[in-house]
Amino acid sequence: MPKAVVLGAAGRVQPRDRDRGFATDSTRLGGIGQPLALLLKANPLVTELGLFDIVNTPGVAADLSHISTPAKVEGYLPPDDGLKKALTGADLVVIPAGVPRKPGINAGIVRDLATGIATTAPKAFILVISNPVNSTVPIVAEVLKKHSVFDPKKLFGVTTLDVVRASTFVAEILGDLSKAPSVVVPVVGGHSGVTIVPLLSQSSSPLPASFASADLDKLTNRIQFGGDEVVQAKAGTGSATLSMAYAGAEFATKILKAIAGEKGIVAPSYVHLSADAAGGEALKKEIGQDLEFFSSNVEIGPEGVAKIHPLGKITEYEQKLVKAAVPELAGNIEKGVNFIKAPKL
Ligand SMILES: NC(=O)C1=CN([C@@H]2O[C@H](COP(=O)(O)OP(=O)(O)OC[C@H]3O[C@@H](n4cnc5c(N)ncnc54)[C@H](O)[C@@H]3O)[C@@H](O)[C@H]2O)C=CC1
Ligand SMILES: O=C([O-])CC(=O)C(=O)O
Repeated sequence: MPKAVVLGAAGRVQPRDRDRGFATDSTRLGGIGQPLALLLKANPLVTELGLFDIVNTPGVAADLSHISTPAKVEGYLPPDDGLKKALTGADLVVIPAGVPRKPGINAGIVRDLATGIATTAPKAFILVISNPVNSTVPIVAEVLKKHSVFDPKKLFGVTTLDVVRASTFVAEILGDLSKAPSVVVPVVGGHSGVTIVPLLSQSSSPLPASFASADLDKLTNRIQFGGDEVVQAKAGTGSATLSMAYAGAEFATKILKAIAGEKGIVAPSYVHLSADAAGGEALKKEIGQDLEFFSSNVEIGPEGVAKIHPLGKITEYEQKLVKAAVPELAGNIEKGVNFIKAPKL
C-alpha cells in the first residue's frame, strides 16, 4: 500500500512569490511538481499521494482528487506541521522542490526538506530531482547521516531525463520515433554537462554504420546539454518540466514496482557507492577514483539498491568522457558535503 509524497508539488508560482525569489515570471508553464503529481495519481500502484509545497497544494490536491484512480490525495502547506503531515507514513518521497538554475537556493531548500524526511520518514525511498543533483544528493545524505538514519540503498538522484533524452535522440537519428520507448542507452556519471556520460556503444539499437565521429560528438553534446536546449526554447521562463515529470514518474514507477516485489528492475541512477559494497567498489576501480556518488545502472529490490552494475565494455571515446566527468563530479560532491559539514567555509 505505497504512499508517495511530492515535495514541491504545486508548481505554478504566483506573482507575489516573485518578491520572495521563487520565480522571475508568473507566466511560466508551472513546474515539474504538478505534472509529476498527476502522473503519480494516474499510477494504480500509488494508494496515497501527499503533496507539499509552500503555495497552492490544497487546490492542486482537490483537483487531482477528482480523478478516478485509487490514490487518496492530500495537500499540505508549511503551517501546522504540513511537512510532517505530508511525510507521515511515506514509502517514497520525490523532491522536485526548488528553483531552476539557482543552486544556492536549492541547497537550503533540499537541506530543510531532508531534515523533515530524517525525522518523519527515515525509511522512505528518496528520489532527488532538485538541481544540481550532483550536489543535492550528497546534501540529503549528509543530513540523514547527521540524524543517524542514512540508508545508502534508499537514496537516488534522478538522472532518468538524460536516459529518456538519449532514447529519443537515438530514435530520431534512426529515423523512427516509434522506437523511442524501446531504445535503451545507459547514461552514467552525474546530471550536469560533462558529468553526463551516454554510453552510446551500449545502445540496444545500434547507431547507423554511417555515423561519423563528428555525429557522435554532436549527439553526445546534445544529450549532455539537453537542458540548455529547453531553457533557450522557453526563453528564460524556466527549464524542462514536462519531460522531467515524465522521467520522474517513470523512475518512481520502477521504485514502486521494486517495493511491490517485482524482480529485475534496473535503471541508471545517481547513488552512493557504498549502497552495494561489491558493485560500488568495482565501479570505483573502473572510474579510477574513490567517488562517494556516481550514476550507473542499478538493480533495485524491495529494500532499495540491490546491485550497482559496472560500466562494462566501453569505447576509448567513452573512457575519455568518464575521465572528464570524474573531477567535475568530485568537486560537485565536495560542495554538497561541505554545505552541511562546513557551511561557513
Ligand atoms: N533532475 C533533473 O533531471 C531535473 C531537475 N530539475 C530541477 O527541478 C527543480 C524544480 O524545477 P521546476 O519545477 O521547473 O521549478 P518551479 O519553480 O516551477 O517549481 C518548484 C516548486 O518548488 C516549490 N518550493 C520552493 N521552495 C520550497 C520549499 N521550501 N518546500 C517545498 N516546495 C518548495 C515552489 O513553490 C514551486 O512550486 C529545479 O531545481 C530544477 O533545476 C529540472 C529539470 C530536470
Ligand atoms: O538544465 C536544467 O536546468 C534542468 C535540467 O536539469 C535538465 O533539463 O536536464
